[in-house]
Amino acid sequence: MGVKIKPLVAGNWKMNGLKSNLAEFYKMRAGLTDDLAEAVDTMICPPATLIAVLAESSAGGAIALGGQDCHAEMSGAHTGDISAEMLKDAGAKAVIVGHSERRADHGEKDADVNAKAQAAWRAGLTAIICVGETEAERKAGQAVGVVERQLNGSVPDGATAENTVVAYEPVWAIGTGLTPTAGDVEDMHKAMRDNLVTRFAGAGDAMRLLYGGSVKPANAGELMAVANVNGALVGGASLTADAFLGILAAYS
Ligand SMILES: O=C(CO)COP(=O)(O)O
Repeated sequence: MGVKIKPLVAGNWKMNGLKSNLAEFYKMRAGLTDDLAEAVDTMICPPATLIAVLAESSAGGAIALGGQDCHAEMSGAHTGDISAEMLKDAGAKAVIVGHSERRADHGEKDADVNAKAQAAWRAGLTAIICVGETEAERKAGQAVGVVERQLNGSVPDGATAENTVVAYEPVWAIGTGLTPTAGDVEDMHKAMRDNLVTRFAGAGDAMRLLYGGSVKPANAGELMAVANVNGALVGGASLTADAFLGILAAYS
């Protein structure tokens, strides 16, 4: 136990971002010092429409690009969907799968998320697999059980520290300004680590476990210092350079 893990801070822009307002991305890139890039891996997951635009204009930059979802199939008659291979082709290195907004808005189940994670691997992308309980589940004392069930169902056999990142995002903390206590995050991340080590041995020990849900510059230091928290998945605060760089400063 206790391997050294390079943290990852990934920004999920969700359904935000137009070609005309990419200045914040370039400001982030400019603010990412060599020391910071040494200490923490950085990624932005813009809407799919912007991946190729950003990949072409920031080739070689320290900010990697990721998608927000992918279809499980490589290609075919799936109007409106995007395959992992297409994201890779556009310049993505990773893709978020199983975000709670996809689970809620599109009825995605663990089996769907599992298939999407395997699609990501097939395309050579890292799967950022999201899990997290609802407020009712936490109040009922079921948070750890729910997250373990999601992990068991959503993380495919064959996961490694290179092809998989797990993000714990309590649904009630997303976009609300609420966060679990550092103690609750510690307990959950310990439970996730134990679950992944049981299944994947050393790979589970080395896998990055991100916390997501109302991460801001003001709370990033405390949250990122929690044992088994190896970075953050950031929504709202990843839309502006000042806030995103303020979160990255937790690693400076
Ligand atoms: O859903 C999230 C990232 O995927 C978190 O969103 P917020 O940081 O806006 O709470």
